[in-house]
Amino acid sequence: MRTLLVTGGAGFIGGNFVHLKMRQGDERVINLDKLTYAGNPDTLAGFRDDPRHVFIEGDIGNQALVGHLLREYQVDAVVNFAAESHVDRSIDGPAAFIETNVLGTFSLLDSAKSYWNALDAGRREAFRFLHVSTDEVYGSLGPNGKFTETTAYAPNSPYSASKAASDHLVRSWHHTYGLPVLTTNCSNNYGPYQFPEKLIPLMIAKALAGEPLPIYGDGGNIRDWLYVEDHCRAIDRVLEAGRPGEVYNIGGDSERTNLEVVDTLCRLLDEAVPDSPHRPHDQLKQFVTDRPGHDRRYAIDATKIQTELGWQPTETFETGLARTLAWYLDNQAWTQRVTDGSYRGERLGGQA
Ligand SMILES: NC(=O)c1ccc[n+]([C@@H]2O[C@H](COP(=O)([O-])OP(=O)(O)OC[C@H]3O[C@@H](n4cnc5c(N)ncnc54)[C@H](O)[C@@H]3O)[C@@H](O)[C@H]2O)c1
Repeated sequence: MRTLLVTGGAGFIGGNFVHLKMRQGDERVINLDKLTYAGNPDTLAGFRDDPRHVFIEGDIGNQALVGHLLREYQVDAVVNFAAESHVDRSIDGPAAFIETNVLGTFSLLDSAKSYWNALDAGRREAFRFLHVSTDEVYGSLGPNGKFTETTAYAPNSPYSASKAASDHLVRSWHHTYGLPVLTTNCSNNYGPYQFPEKLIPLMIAKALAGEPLPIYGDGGNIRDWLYVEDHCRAIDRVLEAGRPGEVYNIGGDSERTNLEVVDTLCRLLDEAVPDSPHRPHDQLKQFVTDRPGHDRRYAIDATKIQTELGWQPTETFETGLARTLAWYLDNQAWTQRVTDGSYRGERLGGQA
């Protein structure tokens, strides 16, 4: 049985990736997560007694801990989801982004390198370090064109700059030390278990509460949306068959303006909650002052992962959004507990 060290596996995408691994059933996951505000043990509640999932509360920057975990569990691959991930928070407080995304990734790389150097030849050859990154490193597009793997980096927010820096470190650990790294740059994700500060779960929570739905600027900013399970399957595919040292862009070919996203959600909510006193939900929309430096458009050209690794998304934006809304309607207690923080203090397994 292969063993993966998954970092940030109590967060949104990492949590969904752990769910995918547990469904597949043939790998063990050592899940290292610091449990920041964005890490929620409730997401992993189904695996509390599953011997294939070991949860460790700790920081990717703790080299003693990471080195111990790599050796103790004889890890075959590292999948790095751990990050500060919210652009607005990076504008208000960039330090945590530099700490985890830049210094933390550096530290994790160095721990992985030491461990990898000590492996026997066969296991060295098979080892992988997969770094999960974002399309935001490429900056903002005009009305035409898409980001490819060779697009020059032009990050505009403290978040994207910190992710760009981490991507460069990962690249250099391959070129300089030979560490078998893979980097994925993905567009905006949506789906179950996303902290309700990001657009889609935030709008659902506010609409259900009858609160105003804040839309930045004119609502015309465009993102290329991908259902989180499709992203997780793409990461799995890159881990399996990606070529070390390569970058793979991942996207859903589903460009929508923020306004279109909110309008679609409001329509789905009107249908899903016909007796809501807040219908029609789109009356709750409220345009607010734009985010400083707000990138206008992101779009991903995913040809490389599609042709080289045979990956395709399975959800359209409409089917994925309907599934997402159904999940949030069925799991309002999850949203309530992450919002009020009442899950804090309930720990899942080891602490460090
Ligand atoms: N959400 C998106 O749309 C999106 C799109 C593309 C790429 N990404 C990237 O995917 C990764 C995961 O994003 P997400 O949306 O799941 O983020 P998230 O904020 O939901 O989760 C991040 C997780 O990392 C943990 N963490 C933070 N700092 C840590 C540290 N120092 N040590 C250990 N754990 C730590 C948190 O506790 C949390 O569980 C990030 O690297 C992000 O940049 C996200």
